[in-house]
Amino acid sequence: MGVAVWSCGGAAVFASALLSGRRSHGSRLAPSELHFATASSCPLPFLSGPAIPFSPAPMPSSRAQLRLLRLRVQASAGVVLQDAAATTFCFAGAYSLVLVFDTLAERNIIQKQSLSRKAVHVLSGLLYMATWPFFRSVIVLTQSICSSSMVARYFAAVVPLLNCIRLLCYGLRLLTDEGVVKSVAREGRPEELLRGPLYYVIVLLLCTLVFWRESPVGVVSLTMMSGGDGFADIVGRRYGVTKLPYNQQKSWVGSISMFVFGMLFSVGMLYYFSVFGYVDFDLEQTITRVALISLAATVVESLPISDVIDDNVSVPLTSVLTSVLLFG
Ligand SMILES: Nc1ccn([C@@H]2O[C@H](COP(=O)(O)OP(=O)(O)OP(=O)(O)O)[C@@H](O)[C@H]2O)c(=O)n1
Ligand SMILES: C/C(=C\CO)CCC[C@H](C)CCC[C@H](C)CCCC(C)C
Repeated sequence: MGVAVWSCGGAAVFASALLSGRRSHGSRLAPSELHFATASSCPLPFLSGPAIPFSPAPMPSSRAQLRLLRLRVQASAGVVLQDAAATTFCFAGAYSLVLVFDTLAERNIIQKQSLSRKAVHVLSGLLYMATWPFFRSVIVLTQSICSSSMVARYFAAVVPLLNCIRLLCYGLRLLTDEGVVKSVAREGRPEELLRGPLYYVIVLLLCTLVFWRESPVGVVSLTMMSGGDGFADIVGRRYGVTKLPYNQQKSWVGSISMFVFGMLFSVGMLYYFSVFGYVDFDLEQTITRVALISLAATVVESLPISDVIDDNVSVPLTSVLTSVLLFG
């Protein structure tokens, strides 16, 4: 591995030419990706890990080396710009999604307010994860230490973070936007944004930062919350005549839909990420594990505890716990 080193504000920063290396989770690196290494980074981005043994390589001396270094820095600027563009695109997507469903409900193309809200619930999480491969920046700690993609997740996390701030502003009535309130709140009151919808974006934010795309744990948990729980509501409200014996608010058909759609979307999402090389995908093993996670999330969602703990918290929490046990 050729590593060029220079100093930046006291921190040693490496520009590495790992143009054909492998990521820590087995994926091939795209040729255009440039990898940085820092002596103080660690795989969990929000934790500053213990001091890592660090011995700086010699400064590049020849003109050829300097030229190579300059090219690498330019390439890295390109990747960072691409991530900034992906963040902008994703935020615009989130804004448009809410706008589109507000307009559809307003024009009576979607008759029920609850359907428009649940469509936003299902699509926000699934589409958000679908954009993750657009984010490219990677930091690689030197080969002898460890490697992990770290920068891309921060760019991606900006989108739920901004939506979090947006919901707080509307929920606390610092700003007003009837469209958002109507598409996202259950009864059309701004304060409602501070519950289910806010928990939802906080869960998106945390799973992005903690698990990101290399871990099936985050992918499956977010899919259960958005796709699984969303379909329980959409199908259950419409066809849920026979209620569960222990919860008259929920129906058999709603819970079965959550199990089936949660599973289908999760397997599909894991397959999607495996195509990019972020996760390993073995169909039989994945189906078995995801079925168990989906079952656990469905059982918890069906319990009469929604007044105590919001579904947008209980469903991802159950999914994270079972996924950690099953996926390790
Ligand atoms: N297992 C389930 C889950 C939901 N439902 C149907 O979906 C409706 C809404 O359920 P839920 O999502 O729990 O409540 P919301 O008011 O939509 O709360 P939130 O959007 O905050 O999750 C229920 O009344 C019920 O008709 C169902 O039949 N079976
Ligand atoms: C109605 C909701 C939850 C209630 O159970 C979901 C609220 C969704 C937020 C208002 C919008 C969240 C947007 C995502 C962070 C990003 C989506 C990006 C994508 C490209 C559309």
